[in-house]
Amino acid sequence: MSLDGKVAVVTGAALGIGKAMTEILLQNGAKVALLDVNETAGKSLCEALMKQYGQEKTLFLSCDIQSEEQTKAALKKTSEVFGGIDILCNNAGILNENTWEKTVSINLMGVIRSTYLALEHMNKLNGGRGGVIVNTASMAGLGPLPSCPVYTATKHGVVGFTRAMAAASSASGYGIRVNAVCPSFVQTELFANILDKLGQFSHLADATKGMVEKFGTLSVSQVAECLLELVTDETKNGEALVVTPQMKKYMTFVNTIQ
Ligand SMILES: NC(=O)c1ccc[n+]([C@@H]2O[C@H](COP(=O)([O-])OP(=O)(O)OC[C@H]3O[C@@H](n4cnc5c(N)ncnc54)[C@H](O)[C@@H]3O)[C@@H](O)[C@H]2O)c1
Ligand SMILES: CCCCC[C@H](O)/C=C/C=C\C=C\C=C\[C@@H](O)[C@@H](O)CCCC(=O)O
Repeated sequence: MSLDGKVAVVTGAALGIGKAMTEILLQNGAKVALLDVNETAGKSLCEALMKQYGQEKTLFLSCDIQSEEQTKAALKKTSEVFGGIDILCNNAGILNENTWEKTVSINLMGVIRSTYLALEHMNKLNGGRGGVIVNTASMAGLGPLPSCPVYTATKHGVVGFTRAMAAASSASGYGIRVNAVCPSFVQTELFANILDKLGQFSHLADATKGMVEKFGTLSVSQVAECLLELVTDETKNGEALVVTPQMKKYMTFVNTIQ
């Protein structure tokens, strides 16, 4: 799939992985709506991207994906300004075991909310153009991070939601592919601040550091390249693409209920 003329929405676009996703989508010809709760960083990035790619290519919308109203309004505005939505990158997320309800609210409920609201614009059965949704899960969506059990649960939920939505879309004729990218550790603010976020599991920090040493850390650009692959390869639907500094592979899931 060529990105020329396509319209993308990136949640959590202001920093980290979302910023890199925004940049690679713009580099490849897409228009991008940047959604983020961090207005300062979002507006600053959008202004810089407008200078680099043109005013007509980017739009920043302040949006907390925990809010149905804000998310609905941001997607509506995106469609009004750019004429529709072809790509949704559900990237916004946090890690904080101290505020685990908020972690669930953003990482899982926010992904579900953004997906369902975007379907109203993307679904071919609703007059949409179809397209692709990529959810930023994590390797912690495929196996446990003992120091972050709730974060792990949210990312497992994102992987399961991705696979089920992909099957539902295919069976229903929505014309929308749904995939997940599952990075290991990535050099971002989320990763840098982790030691304050483990709550009752802070005593497991050293074990987590051991996993970081084992897996290494990715750059945000490496994750953005995976996004581009999942967006442009129209054969990919229901996939979980795992990426570490050492490898990149599509997960195979064994259906144990047989
Ligand atoms: N950094 C890692 O090691 C790593 C690894 C695998 C997956 N991930 C996932 O990647 C995604 C991006 O994380 P990151 O590392 O770039 O973090 P980050 O903190 O650098 O960036 C996250 C962005 O999301 C925004 N955001 C947070 N809550 C929001 C909300 N309620 N509504 C809208 N925007 C919101 C923040 O303002 C920020 O701009 C997350 O889903 C995270 O779980 C991160
Ligand atoms: C504490 C930093 C959290 C960053 C969150 C982010 O989502 C990154 C997660 C990165 C890696 C998660 C790895 C999880 C691995 C386990 O499921 C299991 O596969 C580990 C196996 C243990 C081993 O091989 O040593």
